[in-house]
Amino acid sequence: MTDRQTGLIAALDTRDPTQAERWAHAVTPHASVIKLGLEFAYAAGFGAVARLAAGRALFLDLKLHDIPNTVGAAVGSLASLKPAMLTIHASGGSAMVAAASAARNDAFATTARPLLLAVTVLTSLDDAALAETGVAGGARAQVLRLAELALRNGADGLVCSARELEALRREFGESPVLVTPGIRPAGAAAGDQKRVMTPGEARRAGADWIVVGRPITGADDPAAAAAAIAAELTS
Ligand SMILES: O=C(O)c1cc(=O)[nH]c(=O)n1[C@@H]1O[C@H](COP(=O)(O)O)[C@@H](O)[C@H]1O
Repeated sequence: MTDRQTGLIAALDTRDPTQAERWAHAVTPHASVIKLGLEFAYAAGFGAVARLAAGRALFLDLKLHDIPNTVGAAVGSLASLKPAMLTIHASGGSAMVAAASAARNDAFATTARPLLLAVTVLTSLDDAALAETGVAGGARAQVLRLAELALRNGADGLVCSARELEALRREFGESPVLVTPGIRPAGAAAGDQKRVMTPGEARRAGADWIVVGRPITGADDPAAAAAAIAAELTS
């Protein structure tokens, strides 16, 4: 049991800026951060990202994964969007994470630096799917391996499933920011997510933030769904 405060990030996965704005309004004040990712940015463009982010805390989830020079330059290109959080893939390797971290430090004022979050093993992968990619030994071991790599090279935190939280806290302590998607309230459909936990379980296991998309955006009443999840984080 932990007395940590766990916040809610709402993943607004849509191509439609009007829909995203409606959801962003509905999840306020239950979710203190909105997440915009590949679907929204590719379809609606970065101007729409900037408009939606105005006056809100933005988790810009582009999961950068390329050679170090390209990723570093891309991080610099995102500075005008003033995100609160940015994602890269830890599996891009030490030099890539270090380039992202250096670019983040260069491109953003000290007071406006986004948290650099390294995605470890996607929550849609189970051990068998991971083995297909050539990674033997299971998701937990790989998450711990990539966590060490990412934190050593300047990441502030990690994206992982809630199932790895206790092992990560044991290994790396309280300071890394741990962000967990793959969250499903009891009874909700898992969909493509494989390593799932409920909001309450994630909080008790040590999450700083949970990321929730479809259980909110697919609900008949997204505001009520967000309120119920936020309540589970404080009960
Ligand atoms: O980086 C992420 O946010 C992320 C990492 C991961 O391992 N799994 C994962 O689901 N996500 C994102 O978290 C959100 C989860 O959405 P739902 O499955 O609809 O709750 C999506 O926007 C994903 O892109």
